[in-house]
Amino acid sequence: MGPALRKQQQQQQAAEAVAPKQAYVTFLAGDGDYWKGVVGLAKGLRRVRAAYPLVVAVLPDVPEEHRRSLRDQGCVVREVQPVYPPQSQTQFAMAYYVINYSKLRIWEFVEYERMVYLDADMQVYENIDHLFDLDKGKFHAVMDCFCEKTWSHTPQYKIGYCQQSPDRVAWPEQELDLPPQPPPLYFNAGMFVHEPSLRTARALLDALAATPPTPFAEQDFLNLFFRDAYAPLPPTYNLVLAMLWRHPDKVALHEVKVVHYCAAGAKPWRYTGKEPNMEREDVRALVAKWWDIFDDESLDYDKQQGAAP
Ligand SMILES: O=c1ccn([C@@H]2O[C@H](COP(=O)(O)OP(=O)(O)O)[C@@H](O)[C@H]2O)c(=O)[nH]1
Ligand SMILES: OC[C@H]1O[C@H](O[C@@H]2[C@@H](O)[C@H](O)[C@@H](O)[C@H](O)[C@@H]2O)[C@H](O)[C@@H](O)[C@H]1O
Ligand SMILES: [Mn+2]
Repeated sequence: MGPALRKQQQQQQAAEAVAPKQAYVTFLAGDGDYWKGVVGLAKGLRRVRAAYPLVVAVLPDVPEEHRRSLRDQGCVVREVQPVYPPQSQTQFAMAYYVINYSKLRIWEFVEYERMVYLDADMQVYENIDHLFDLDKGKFHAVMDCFCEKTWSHTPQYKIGYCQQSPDRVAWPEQELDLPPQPPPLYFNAGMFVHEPSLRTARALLDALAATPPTPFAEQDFLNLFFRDAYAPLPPTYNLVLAMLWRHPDKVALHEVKVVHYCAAGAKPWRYTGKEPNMEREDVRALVAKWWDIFDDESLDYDKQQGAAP
């Protein structure tokens, strides 16, 4: 390594030694194919010159070969123990959601002062480092959409109400079997800014032990726990794909910084285009964008000597 590069890395290490540690963080469970999402995310963050590393909270069931692939892409791999909700007969919106409660472990990463969490099925297309400067004490995340079938168990879905377009179907205040007001603003838990703290981690786990599980698992729980701190971010920071066909007036694709491939059939690494809405031109283009990054070897960690992690 040349003297200039060594000097740059020494300066970076010196800077890191004094600056509050901040990092992006994602979550990986199981021996399936979500590790591909993490690799894509790591390369996408490097492509936009993210100033902070990507930490991956992995459950014990993530195989060593997947962990190695993540380390090879410059990720900081941290094993965490699973978190389970109280036993119940609850039907989750997706059976595998039960494991998503383990996301809560990221509050224990107290060597970091602030983290931005991103699901592994997300991709960052523009630098979002400025999210680390948002005011503290708030829970910054993007509002979700209630229009997909996954919400069919809820009163808002049944009457066609969605917080994204509250005037399209007004909340019926007179209906006796409905609460007088629409539900409080509700965020999608695929992306959020958080401040790790053992005190908060303890409070989350204690509250979880007393909270019966609900269809959207840890997303419902986090909305309950942070209901007084929630501060909505624009959809450009977490484009829930369904917004494209449910609220197209709220989406300006050229402004979108982060895409969340969370609709049925939308996981890019498994994409077939055969599921409802997956044949749309804008969805195909977003999946192709994900693959351009995933396949771009110039974005591999070992080819970017000394680049930001
Ligand atoms: O088998 C799985 C399922 C989920 N996840 C992690 O849990 C997150 C939430 O699940 P998912 O994104 O599938 O939920 P969605 O946003 O589609 O509802 C994923 O992004 C991954 O980070 C995982 O690692 N393995
Ligand atoms: O475990 C519950 C999950 O709930 C959320 O996913 C849902 C939700 O966003 C719905 O609104 C959509 O309709 C649906 O497609 C989407 O999968 C989070 O994205 C994910 O990180 C995780 O918290
Ligand atoms: Mn997701």
